[in-house]
Amino acid sequence: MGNLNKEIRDGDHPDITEERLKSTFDTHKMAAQIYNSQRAADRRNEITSAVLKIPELQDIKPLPFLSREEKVEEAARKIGILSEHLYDLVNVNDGAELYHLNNVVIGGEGNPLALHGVMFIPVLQAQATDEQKKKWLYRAMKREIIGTYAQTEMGHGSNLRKLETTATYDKATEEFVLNSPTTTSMKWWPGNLGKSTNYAVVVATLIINEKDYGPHSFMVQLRDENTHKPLPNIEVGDIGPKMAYNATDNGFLKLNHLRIPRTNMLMKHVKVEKDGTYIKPPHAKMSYSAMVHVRAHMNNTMAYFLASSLTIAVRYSSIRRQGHINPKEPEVKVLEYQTQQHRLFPHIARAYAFSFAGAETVRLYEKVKKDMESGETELMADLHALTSGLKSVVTYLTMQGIEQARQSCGGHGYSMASYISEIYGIAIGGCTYEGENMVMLLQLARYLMKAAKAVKEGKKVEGLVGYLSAPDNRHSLIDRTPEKSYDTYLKTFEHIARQQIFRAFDKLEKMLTSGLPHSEAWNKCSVELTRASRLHTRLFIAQAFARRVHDVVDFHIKEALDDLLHLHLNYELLDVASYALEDGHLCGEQMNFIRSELYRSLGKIRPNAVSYVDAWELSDMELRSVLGRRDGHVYENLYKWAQNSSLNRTDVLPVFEKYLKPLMMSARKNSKL
Ligand SMILES: CC/C=C\C/C=C\C/C=C\C/C=C\CC/C=C/C(=O)SCCNC(=O)CCNC(=O)[C@H](O)C(C)(C)COP(=O)(O)OP(=O)(O)OC[C@H]1O[C@@H](n2cnc3c(N)ncnc32)[C@H](O)[C@@H]1OP(=O)(O)O
Ligand SMILES: Cc1cc2nc3c(=O)[nH]c(=O)nc-3n(C[C@H](O)[C@H](O)[C@H](O)COP(=O)(O)OP(=O)(O)OC[C@H]3O[C@@H](n4cnc5c(N)ncnc54)[C@H](O)[C@@H]3O)c2cc1C
Repeated sequence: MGNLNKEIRDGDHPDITEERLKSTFDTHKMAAQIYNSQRAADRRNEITSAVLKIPELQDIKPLPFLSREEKVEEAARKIGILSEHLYDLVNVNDGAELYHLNNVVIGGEGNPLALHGVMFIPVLQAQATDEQKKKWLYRAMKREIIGTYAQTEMGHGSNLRKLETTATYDKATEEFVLNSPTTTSMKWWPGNLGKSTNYAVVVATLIINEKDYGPHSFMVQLRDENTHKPLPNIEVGDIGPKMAYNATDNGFLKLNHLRIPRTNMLMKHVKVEKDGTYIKPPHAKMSYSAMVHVRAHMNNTMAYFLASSLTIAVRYSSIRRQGHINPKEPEVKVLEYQTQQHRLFPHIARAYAFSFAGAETVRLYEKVKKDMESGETELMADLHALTSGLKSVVTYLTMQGIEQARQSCGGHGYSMASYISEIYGIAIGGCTYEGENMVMLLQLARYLMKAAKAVKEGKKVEGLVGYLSAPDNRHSLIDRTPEKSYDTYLKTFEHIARQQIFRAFDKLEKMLTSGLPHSEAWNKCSVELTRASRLHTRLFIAQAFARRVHDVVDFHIKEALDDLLHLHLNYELLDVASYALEDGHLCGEQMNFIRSELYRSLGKIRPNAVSYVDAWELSDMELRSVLGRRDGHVYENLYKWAQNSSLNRTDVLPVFEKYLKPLMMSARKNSKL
């Protein structure tokens, strides 16, 4: 039998090889769990190998040494080369293959086609009529035109009903007049809007006969297809550097009474007829589909960002030696410290959990998308609630995990050589885009409050909130039953979420009964409401993890995932235990049990730590991290990496003659006086 950890190679750092030799499971079989099939895991590696054979697709130098302009140019250069090889490298109809190709070749900092693939094409697929698809979608898929999704304005992002850009129907000419009447009405933020795209789906407030019909989607050509010059009545540009994600030209757009044909409104579900008659869609929020599309996929992208940071941190922690546990023995790998394990392992478990919850979410999303094709909208509310909660909780916990990974690398974690700070910057954008996290938690809370009301009225609720109608134990059975079952943990999570949902509900009802208007009462309860949403979502994540472990057949993989799940349940429960202590559902003795199970779990995970992160099969090319190198040879490569610094081109910088020398000279002169 070969090595179970598939990353072992001759010449690697002995400390990392030692870790890999301890693996109790086949890392490539584990990759099949993460990427949802063995075929998908195989394809990722095949794509990486093929890319490595194309010299023009390699980074010209480490990305942190590029200026913003160079980053934009480098991403565009690679997109050009990729287009030549695309059909040989991937199945272009497979989103996961395309996503992987992008991560390996270009990385997370963006590229001119980022929003084209992530939102422009999906919005056309979901909202364009067949005729409109012929006109734009097929051209977009062949990349004859490049588009983006332009919704957010300088003054409004969260509250779509107050978008100031107007699309006023002119019956006489059968046109819409698109206008940005104020500075704050300018589109501000859309990815690739600034310089790359020549088309955009613009979301504007529809006005017919002076009546406001709310946000609707319109196809707008921004630039000449040959010269790329902005068209008349259009002002467009880049919004400037950001915290990260700087290979992308997030942009602004001002429309000055721009006229577009009536048929440029995306009309698959909603219509404005020639005479201005408005025909409602089957569901009022069908036009929000592009946002739901991204939210549904964000769990997996966040899992990927988190796993990338942890791969870097865990590999580095296995070659970094510092300090002693036993003073008579050599310095230990920092991974031996319990604090280091506690800092990293629960986040490894979360990365797996997000990936499994993500797979379930994408399945529901695909079903709803198919239903919507035929006008069936029943599950839209469930999907909106689920994706709103997950989007918020997963991005927030990912942020925490990446930052812990950075700190766990000590000083070198702060260097861009770790690349963790860039991953952090990219990932935390997710707390804001596709709906600011608090705003989206409050969307889920609306759904939860409706369910709570139904239960209070004696109705049975099912599906994602079914547990609100299920029997509850007054006291948790954790450590109170002979068999060790995850059910006792999941029931405790259910109890905690249920209690909080009803606590928020009762508070809201009390305020409403006292005569407070709904919106004011809602605001005064909103912290409690967001707590309810978080707890409900964390329950779902734990359940999704347990469902996946239950379904795994391979004994060794099941055992390894079981260890991670055990860690996850104990760690997460400790994190929210105050809710269960408050009403005596858990007692001090059970808390001690949970804590000791957590510490036991850390020890159980330790031998497989490197293998759990290796199983994500993230190549050096896509990690772009000196600390996270597969071979563990960090130190000599840190030194090589620093040679790229432009400050090292000369021994003496011009600033010496200009500023430092006069400063020192004058100081020396003064001290002689
Ligand atoms: C595939 C690739 C994946 C990931 C990216 C990869 C890599 C990441 C790297 C870099 C980044 C790349 C891309 C980022 C791109 C970012 C793009 C954007 O940010 S686009 C702009 C996004 N903007 C928002 O999300 C705005 C948030 N606001 C809203 O969505 C709405 O304003 C809000 C839902 C908050 C309110 O809407 P409103 O119309 O006012 O409704 P109201 O509150 O009154 O609710 C009425 C009723 O409708 C229900 N509802 C709302 N939305 C939906 C929906 N989508 N589906 C179903 N139902 C919905 C709502 O619950 C309520 O129901 P009830 O009355 O309670 O029954
Ligand atoms: C990297 C990145 C990429 C983006 N890409 C795109 C894109 O391609 N296309 C596009 O159209 N947009 C894009 N955006 C914009 C993004 O979608 C919005 O910034 C986001 O939806 C948040 O809206 P806002 O900026 O209006 O925040 P605000 O709503 O102004 O948020 C400010 C604060 O107010 C709070 N708040 C607001 N409303 C409420 C409420 N009702 N209840 C309680 N609290 C509230 C928020 O919680 C937050 O704390 C992008 C943004 C980023 C950062």
